[in-house]
Amino acid sequence: MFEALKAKAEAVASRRIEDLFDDNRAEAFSVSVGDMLFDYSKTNIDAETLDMLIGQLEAAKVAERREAMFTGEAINVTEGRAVLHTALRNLDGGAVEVDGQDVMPEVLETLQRMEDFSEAVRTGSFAGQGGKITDVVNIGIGGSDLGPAMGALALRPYHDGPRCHFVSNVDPADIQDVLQACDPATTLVIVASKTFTTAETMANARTAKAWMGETVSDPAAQFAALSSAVDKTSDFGIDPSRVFGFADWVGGRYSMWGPIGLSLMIAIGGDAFRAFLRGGQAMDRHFRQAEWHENMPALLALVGLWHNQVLGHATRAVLPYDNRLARLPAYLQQLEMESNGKRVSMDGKPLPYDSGPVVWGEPGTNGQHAFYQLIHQGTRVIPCEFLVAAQGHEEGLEHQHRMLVANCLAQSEALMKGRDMDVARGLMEKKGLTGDELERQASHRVFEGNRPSTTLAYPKLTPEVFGMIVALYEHRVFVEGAILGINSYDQWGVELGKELATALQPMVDGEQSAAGKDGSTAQLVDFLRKQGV
Ligand SMILES: O=P(O)(O)OC[C@H]1O[C@H](O)[C@H](O)[C@@H](O)[C@@H]1O
Repeated sequence: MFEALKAKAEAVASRRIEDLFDDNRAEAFSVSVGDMLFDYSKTNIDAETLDMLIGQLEAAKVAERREAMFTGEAINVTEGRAVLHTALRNLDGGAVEVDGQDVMPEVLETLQRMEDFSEAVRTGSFAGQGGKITDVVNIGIGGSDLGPAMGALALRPYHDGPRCHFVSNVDPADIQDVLQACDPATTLVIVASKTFTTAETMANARTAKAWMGETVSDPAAQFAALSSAVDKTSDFGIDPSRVFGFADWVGGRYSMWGPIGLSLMIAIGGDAFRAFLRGGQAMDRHFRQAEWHENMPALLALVGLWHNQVLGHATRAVLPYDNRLARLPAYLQQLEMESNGKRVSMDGKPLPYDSGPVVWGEPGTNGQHAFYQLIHQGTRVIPCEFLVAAQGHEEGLEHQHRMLVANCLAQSEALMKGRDMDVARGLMEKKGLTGDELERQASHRVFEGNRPSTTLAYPKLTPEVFGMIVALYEHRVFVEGAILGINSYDQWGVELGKELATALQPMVDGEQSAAGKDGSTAQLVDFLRKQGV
């Protein structure tokens, strides 16, 4: 399906990205939404390639699929569900129907309940048995953790509520380290789980309840629950007034806009949370209305397809020059890899091209002093996606922020331009080297360059901008998945490990022999048993 694009890629493989620049390129290969700018001019995409990529959107009928998503059709075909996280931020956008019923009244009512509860916690009218809530512990994993945890860090300058902690791992080290810093009498525990059956979350929730029960007479009174399986929350003893439900058309990794965002709302308050939703909604409107050539999520997706499926670059690095977006790469790992890491297309046939790429990254400038070496001089090309704000939040430290910005821009420039052998030789000559030694030393200092990157630039990481960024990536995943013809909204690939973990448990517990397992697994069980597991 990408044959014509692959032929085009081959035809232009040897040209230099920097040579594509004329007076117009930067502007022509950039797109804005509000004050946000996405610049993809430092890629080897030209006008013809862009038209061919846009042709893929048309061939895959992405516009129709987009409408099907926004209007509540059951596009998650393997689970028979609509995909409507956009309804959670549809603050003033009118009715959204699922099976002929407008879901907005319930969405807005739940949002109001969240705001009332969050305000009660923040002001102290809802208190712990030892006084005003000082600490909130969100227990959840995957989509019930990564979004609010990323958001609480991203929006720390807006954090004026109680301290927020996130426990996800079943490794007891995680919950132990969090709880030992909290006072049970003034802690609110939020159990966040769409299904309310996830083994890790349930184990941590029970541990937290026991911990609280040691000092507090009614531990369940300091618990809240966020779930689609509201019936299961009462078995855990959580009063319905502190249960915030959501529909099954909100995918776990798309759920931070609704009840799963409660810990973030308690941290930053209802108004800032609404601003975050407004940012998401602004991106939704843009995605739904803008022409493909001006459509930021579509273009971000097309750049991704060009690099991954067409050019074969198997990974992409997400590099926020914005330290508070430190959890964005981890968040995107779930969003992108759980959504588009599929082996078959919608009709169950093996994919004839690669599925979504490996996503990874770290904030700049830290990464520069670690793995950028490989990005600049390694043998594989890693397309890089930079993010940078014009302003930070730290008054009096603007000079440091400007250093951050200069570093970000320097990296994409260095990746594109590189440094050739002549320049490297000149550098070595200045050091007084000659002959073979000069040649040898110079070759280590060559950067091939011609490495692609994009930059997303925005004024400041406000709640609204943060909402725009998250929604931008969500829609990118949708577009990439639609072109690949896969279901981005299921996650069957996580099931097998869960089943095997359940089967292995009695062997690890020593209640059952591991003899029937493969040799390696049996050996590891035996080794760990002997070492006292
Ligand atoms: O929210 P929960 O139902 O507890 O699910 C938590 C996570 O675990 C699952 O295994 C899925 O792979 C994720 O998509 C989900 O976000």
